[in-house]
Amino acid sequence: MDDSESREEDIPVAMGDERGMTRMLLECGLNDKLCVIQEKQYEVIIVPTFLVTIFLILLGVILWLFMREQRTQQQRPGPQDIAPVPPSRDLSWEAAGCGGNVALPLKETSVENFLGATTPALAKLEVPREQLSEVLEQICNGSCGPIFRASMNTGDPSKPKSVILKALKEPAGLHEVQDFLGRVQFHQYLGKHKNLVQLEGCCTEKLPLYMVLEDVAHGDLLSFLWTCRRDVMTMDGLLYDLTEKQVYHIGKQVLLALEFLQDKHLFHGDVAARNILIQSDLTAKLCGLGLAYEVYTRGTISSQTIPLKWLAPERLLLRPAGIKADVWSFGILLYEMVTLGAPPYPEVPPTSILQHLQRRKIMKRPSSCTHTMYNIMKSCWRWHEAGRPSPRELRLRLEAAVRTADDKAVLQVPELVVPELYAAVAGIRVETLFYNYSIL
Ligand SMILES: Nc1ncnc2c1ncn2[C@@H]1O[C@H](COP(=O)(O)OP(=O)(O)OP(=O)(O)O)[C@@H](O)[C@H]1O
Repeated sequence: MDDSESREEDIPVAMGDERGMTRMLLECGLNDKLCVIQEKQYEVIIVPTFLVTIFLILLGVILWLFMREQRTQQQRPGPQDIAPVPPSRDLSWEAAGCGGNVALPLKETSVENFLGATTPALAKLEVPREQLSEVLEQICNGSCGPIFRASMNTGDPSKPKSVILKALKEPAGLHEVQDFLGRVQFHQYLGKHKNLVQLEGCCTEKLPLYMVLEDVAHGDLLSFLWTCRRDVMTMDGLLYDLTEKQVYHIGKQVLLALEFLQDKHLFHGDVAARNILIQSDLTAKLCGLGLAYEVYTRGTISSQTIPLKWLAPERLLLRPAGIKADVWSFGILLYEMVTLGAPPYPEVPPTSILQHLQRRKIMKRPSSCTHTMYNIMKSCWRWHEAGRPSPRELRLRLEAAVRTADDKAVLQVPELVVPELYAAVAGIRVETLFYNYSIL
């Protein structure tokens, strides 16, 4: 091997065109080991330094992009802050590019701007405020704010119409306003069903905001059941007598409402006598659709503020729930009706209900309940959802049972209800209880 070969082998970089290197090599002897070391140092130090520098620059750029994105998200209302508004049938809403959601541009963050931007979507529902002539009474405080009974002009002065106004409590922030409008549009999305409380319109062009609902004048079923215990025969055309047949009749209507929700991939989440309104002909209407709205917007129920004794095991265990959880609660509703509004599991403290059910214990048959009805209740209280009937299957069972049901014997419970006591045993906040009962 000659010198030139060995030099090419030992010092391959010598062929490179870097001027500093060439000069260095020219100053070196062929056998100068120090030059080889210096050359290798060049290879070992400069190239990695170059690569590390590139890497650091890239890292810096990525970090900068990441922080910029974070900052933008903090300025923008987060997904949980935006009331997802149901897909509207109003094409102009979709054409506005909202895709069923109220997506605010960054600058439009004030309530006024927001209302201005969203009113067109709700214009079809808008009720002129002058038409709402007189607030007759405050019924209660609902989850969003006070609920009033008011009189609405129909155009014919001799025929004012009584309506329910659900107001958004004030002061309200952007989040509450978005949520309230979402609820209004949810009602609109649901459409009409004779066993759901009907939306008549809304006042949403400025604060205060109102949802206008049909007035189901006789109020909630629980108050009705309690009144049936009293020596009251009839009031405003409503007969305060309940037979087994009527229990099935009311139950069937609730199931029709649940079937309607199920068809829309929803469930109610709080089926109970307190959330059913009745008319004088015993038409039942499901109200309290706040949780169904949550199911609609989030796919699930996040808040667990529902009285525990009405909840299915999967709800108590905070597992995903669906319409079969409503079926469980429907069983409790049957119990409520047949006992004229007794609190469920009277011997079990509300906080012990899960342990009670985990021991596979269910309520005993009330003395006023037929075996047929108790069998239906028991089918609702099967631990596993799959074992419970669907609302439709239940309705068919009720329709079969009603044919042989007693239409004569009036259900009777001699003890009157003390609302405070009831609230404690049922695990309900007394202030959420009942306005129609106490005024009698
Ligand atoms: N359309 C109506 N007709 C008569 N009374 C009503 C009507 N809507 C509500 N109420 C009365 O107001 C009470 C509370 O109603 P509801 O549960 O719908 O309100 P909420 O607290 O706003 O519930 P949610 O947030 O679940 O919609 C009912 O129990 C009933 O007494």
